[in-house]
This record gives sequence, structure tokens and C-alpha cells, in this order.
Amino acid sequence: MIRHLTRRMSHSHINEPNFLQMVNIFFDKASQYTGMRPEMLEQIKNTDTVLQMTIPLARDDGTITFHRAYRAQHSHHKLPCKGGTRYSPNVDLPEIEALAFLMTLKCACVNLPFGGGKGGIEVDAKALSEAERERLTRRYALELGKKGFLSPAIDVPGPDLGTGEQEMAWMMDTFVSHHPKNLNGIATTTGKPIELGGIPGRAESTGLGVFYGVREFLTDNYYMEKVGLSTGIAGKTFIVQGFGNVGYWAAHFLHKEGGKILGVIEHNSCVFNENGIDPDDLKNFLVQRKSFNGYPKAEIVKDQNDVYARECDVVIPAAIERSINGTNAGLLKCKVVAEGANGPTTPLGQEILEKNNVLVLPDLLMNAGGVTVSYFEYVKNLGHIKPGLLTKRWGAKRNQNIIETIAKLKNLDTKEAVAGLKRVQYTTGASELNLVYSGLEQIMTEAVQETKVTSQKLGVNLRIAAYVNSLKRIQDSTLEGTIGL
Ligand SMILES: NC(=O)C1=CN([C@@H]2O[C@H](COP(=O)(O)OP(=O)(O)OC[C@H]3O[C@@H](n4cnc5c(N)ncnc54)[C@H](O)[C@@H]3O)[C@@H](O)[C@H]2O)C=CC1
Ligand SMILES: O=C(O)CCC(=O)C(=O)O
Repeated sequence: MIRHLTRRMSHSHINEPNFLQMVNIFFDKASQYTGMRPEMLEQIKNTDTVLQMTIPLARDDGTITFHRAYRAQHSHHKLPCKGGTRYSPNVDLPEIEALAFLMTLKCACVNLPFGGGKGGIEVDAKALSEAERERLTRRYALELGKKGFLSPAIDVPGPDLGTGEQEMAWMMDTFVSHHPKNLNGIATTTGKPIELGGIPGRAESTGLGVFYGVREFLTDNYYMEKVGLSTGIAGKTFIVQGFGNVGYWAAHFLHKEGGKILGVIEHNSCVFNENGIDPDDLKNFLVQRKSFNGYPKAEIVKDQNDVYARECDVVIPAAIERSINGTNAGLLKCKVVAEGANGPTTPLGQEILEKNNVLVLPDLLMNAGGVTVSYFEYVKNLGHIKPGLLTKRWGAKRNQNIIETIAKLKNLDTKEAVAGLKRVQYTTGASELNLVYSGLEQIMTEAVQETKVTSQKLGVNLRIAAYVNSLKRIQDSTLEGTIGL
């Protein structure tokens, strides 16, 4: 018996440009500030290569379902193409193209040496058994590999909405099984489990990157004065939409730094508590119960817009595209929107927010933490060595020597000399996780700084500034690539 899929509606009822048109609108606006030739802009804008296919899936009950599947390589200005893999009933080609386009811009914005790519399957992954997910994922990887859309040199998928480390492991394993002589086969996906070549910190990286990005704005006098907030994260209030990988981790790090998570919006229920919610406690509840319904430590709210309309300082949309749009942007009472998701604010939504003096921190900058740590994982896989392994013990010994020398000079014993230092910082050297966090913080803060500078220099909003910086980098690399042709 053969079954077909029904598509679940999500924001498709909004009478505004679709996701791809949205990205094109932002791109066209930013283009005016670049001084670049129209032919160059056209070359950057268009998707380079697209694969679309239908994958049959043998279900556990003996039936077969058919699933549309895609991978778009938006830009080859640098290789490999990099970007996530989305499993959702709403996946279609324009959505994948929009996401791949954003990957090109995002990687350039934070200066990673990748072109943009994105893939996806039209499927409700939550409705599949683990065995079904494995069969579907392995078949998808096989087809991608056969057609030049999966390899460490050309196209390296990572996780996105609806996928995680298990899918990345299956995809990598499928590739490696078919290319046993490829020494770098393990680098063909990122976001893998650590024991299969993954890197510590990838799971939380996008949310942690959102945290670093938010911190760089909330601690900046210029921006906080503009929106009428005091500086600092402690005591600031947050509402988060989407409590998956990105939303949960962003909430976790903000809460740890003294931020108050007032509300969380999920697709099937929302919670609100003006005294704050512990994100770890809420996550445990959600994992067990699959919905917030029955959560005893907060008010359960049915309608997402009822939560959006509550007072708070920062809203973090971290679910899907077009969540903040012409129908609800006017409800928001926050001062800052920090985009954890890709494309969560429509052009009309942004216009309304700006009219209401809400500062919008754009997706390609704020959620770049995931692909940044994927880059670290990719480099680790190509290097076939853990980051920091060669220098770890040497660093610890050097620190120990410095401390002993200071102690001697000051006539202290070593314990007194290191009072106030964290023991781990001087006796063990940097762990892999220390290095990942430190590299991520460096890349995020540098990109935020560059975006602020361009925004203030051109007098444009932060989204346009981030696009302008990206476009200039892509132009430079495209021109470099054509020298000598
Ligand atoms: N995972 C990653 O490393 C990165 C993800 N992103 C973007 O962040 C967003 C979220 O991705 P993940 O957290 O990885 O996905 P996820 O699948 O782990 O979590 C998404 C969460 O949003 C919820 N959700 C879905 N539709 C919703 C709706 N209409 N209203 C409220 N909640 C809804 C889901 O139930 C789920 O809990 C996506 O836009 C993705 O493209 C961006 C950069 C990297
Ligand atoms: O790590 C990756 O390649 C996935 C990142 C991604 O999909 C994104 O940033 O939207």
C-alpha cells in the first residue's frame, strides 16, 4: 500500500512575500549600499545548483510513503558548501533555496571559508520510528552522494530543524561505507556525536552564539540608550519562541547569566511566568511530556500572540521563518528582537518593529554560532586530531612554571600565588570545549563589532549592515577565484 504525505500549515496563511522573496528583498535593499556592479550582485543572488528528488520510504507497517527531498548549493564562491538539513512537513524548494542563500551570507558575515548550502526532506520526523528515520536518512545521503551533493570537498551538511547528531552520524556513515578510500570521509557531515568525530559544544553552539550576540548589544551603551534600556543581561527579561536546540540553549545561557526567561512559545502550547522560568526544568518537562500542558510552575497560554504581547525586554524567535510578521509585529512590547531562527522576521514585520523603536538583531549574525562550531568540527576532522591536543600539556606546564617563578620572586608559596585563579586554568591547559567556546566567542564578537561599524557608518539597520559586509566578502572571494581564468 502506498501513502502520501499531508503538509502541515505553518505561517503559509500570511499574505506576505514567501521566505525566498523575503531574503531577496533584504538582499536588494542592502545591494544599494555596496556600490557593486549589477552583474556581480546578480551572480551572488542566484542559486548555483539544486537537486530535487522523491525518496521512497518503507514504513514499519509495510506501506511505502514518498517524500520530496532537496539540497541547494547556493554559492560555490568558496567550497565546500555548508548548511543544515531540515526535516519538516513544510519543506519545499523555495524554502531550501532561501535557507541556502542565508547560509552563503551567514558564512561570509562571520568570515568562515564556506559557500552556502541547505537540504531537507518533506517529512514529519516526529511521526517516524527510529528505524524509519534511519532508512530515510541513509537513502537521502546515498542519493546526495551519487549526485555530487555530499562530500567533504564539495558539500558538507549539518543539522537544522528536525535533525540532530543521529542523522548526521547516519549520513556520514553512509558516505564512508560507499567511499572507504576517502581519508576525509568523516568530514562529510558536522554536528555528529563526539564519539563519531563530533566536537564538544556543537549541540549548544547556536544558542551560545545567540547568547554572545545578545550580550554584545545588551552591554553596549549606544544601543541600550537608543532603545531605553540599562546595560547588562542580569535582570533583563526574555520571551523565546521555539524550545528546541537553538531556543533552549539560548535561554539556558541567558538564565545562567542572570537573565529572566518569562515566556516560552512552542507549536502546541506556551508558558508564561512574570517571576521567571528555569529553562532546564522546563526542558525536562517538555522532553517527558511533549508539550508544556500541565507544567505546574507557569501559566499555560494557548495563543502564541498572547505571549508575544506581554511586557519583556527581548524576544528571541528560535523556531521557524516568518514568525514575526505584519499580523503580530505590532503586538510586541519588547525593545529588542534577537533572531535565533533563520528568517523569523518578514520585511513588513521589520518595518513595524522599527517604527516602534525595536532593535532587530539579524539572523545571519545572531545564529551563526552553529555553523561556526561546525567549521571547528570540520577542521578537526580534516586534521585528524583533537583541537589543542599537541599544546595542552605544554601549556599546563608553562603555566605551572610561571606560577612557581612568581611565587619564588614574591616569596610566596605556590598556593598563595594562585589564589583567585581557577585551578583548571593553570594546571590542566585548555580543554577541547574551552577552545570551542573561546573560538566561538571570538568569531561572534568580531562579527558583531564589524556589523555595528557598518551600520553606524552607512546609517542603515543591522540587517542591512550584515548583508553589506557579507556581499563585500563574497565579491572579494569571487574576484580572487576568477583571477587567471
Ligand atoms: N540547529 C542549528 O544549529 C541551527 C538552527 N537554526 C535555525 O533555528 C531554528 C530552530 O532550529 P532548531 O532549534 O535546530 O530546531 P529544533 O527542531 O531543535 O527546534 C525547533 C523548535 O521549534 C518548535 N516549533 C516549530 N514550529 C513552531 C511554531 N510554529 N511555533 C512555535 N514553536 C515551533 C518545535 O516544536 C521545536 O521545539 C530554525 O529556523 C533553524 O533553521 C539556525 C542556525 C543553526
Ligand atoms: O552547521 C551547519 O552546517 C548547519 C548550520 C545551519 O544550518 C544554519 O546556520 O542555519
